[in-house]
Amino acid sequence: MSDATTTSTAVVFDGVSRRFVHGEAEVDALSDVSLDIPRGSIFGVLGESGAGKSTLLRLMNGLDLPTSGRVIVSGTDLAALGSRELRAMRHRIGVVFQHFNLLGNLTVRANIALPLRLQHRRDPARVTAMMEFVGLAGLSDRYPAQLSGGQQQRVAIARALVTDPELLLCDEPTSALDTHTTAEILELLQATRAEFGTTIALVTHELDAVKAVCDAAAVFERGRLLDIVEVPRVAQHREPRYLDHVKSRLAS
Ligand SMILES: Nc1ncnc2c1ncn2[C@@H]1O[C@H](COP(=O)(O)OP(=O)(O)OP(=O)(O)O)[C@@H](O)[C@H]1O
Repeated sequence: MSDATTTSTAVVFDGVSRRFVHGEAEVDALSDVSLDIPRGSIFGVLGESGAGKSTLLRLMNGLDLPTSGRVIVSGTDLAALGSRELRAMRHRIGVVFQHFNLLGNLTVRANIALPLRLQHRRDPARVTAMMEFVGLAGLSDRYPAQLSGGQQQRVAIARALVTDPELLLCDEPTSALDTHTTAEILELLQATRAEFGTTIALVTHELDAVKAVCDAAAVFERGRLLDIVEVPRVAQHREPRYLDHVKSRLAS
């Protein structure tokens, strides 16, 4: 394990286990997991259903606590925080879900502004900037039901970023989207890292998504970390447009 206080490590899992007990039944959702997520990386969390991916994400924003071991975010052991400190820590972490989780009775602008409102803050310029960043500048008065799935996920990403989090947790953010829209959302995650330096944890069961945008991925099976796989650099030139460009130039 690297030094938890180093600025180069965003998240450290140090011997983390999470066991759920239901009467006689016990499930080890995570078993003795140790891994580091480098700051500024896009880090994949891969595994089939039941592998423990969502449990891992919930531990990262303190929605759940390990049965044993430590989860350290930005040098802080989450289990050591009181409820007020934990709330403050959560303000530094954005979350994006598979089904967007927007509030249907609020406009796009109001959805994006919500995390600020919950912190008793108002920053209309920041909300506008986020709408522009995710490419929804013209849709501020629409309601979620009037948007496509990809547009709704853009709103969710803008909402997650509006408080300028250092860590963005994405739980299957493209699993409800078609291939083309998936590529667009993955490009937006890359743009997020490039623009704001955000560390991104991307939970997915889609190998292609990892290949497209991740620097490395932790591979899980039934709660066990099988390996951490580096994604070859060549995969970082993932834009089809770039490939098309190279191919057409070479062919002419
Ligand atoms: N609150 C809970 N109570 C009991 N068991 C749980 C709880 N949360 C998760 N589990 C169990 O822990 C294991 C890992 O679940 P988890 O949701 O983390 O997996 P996952 O990889 O995210 O799966 P999926 O891709 O289907 O969402 C599963 O066997 C699940 O049933």
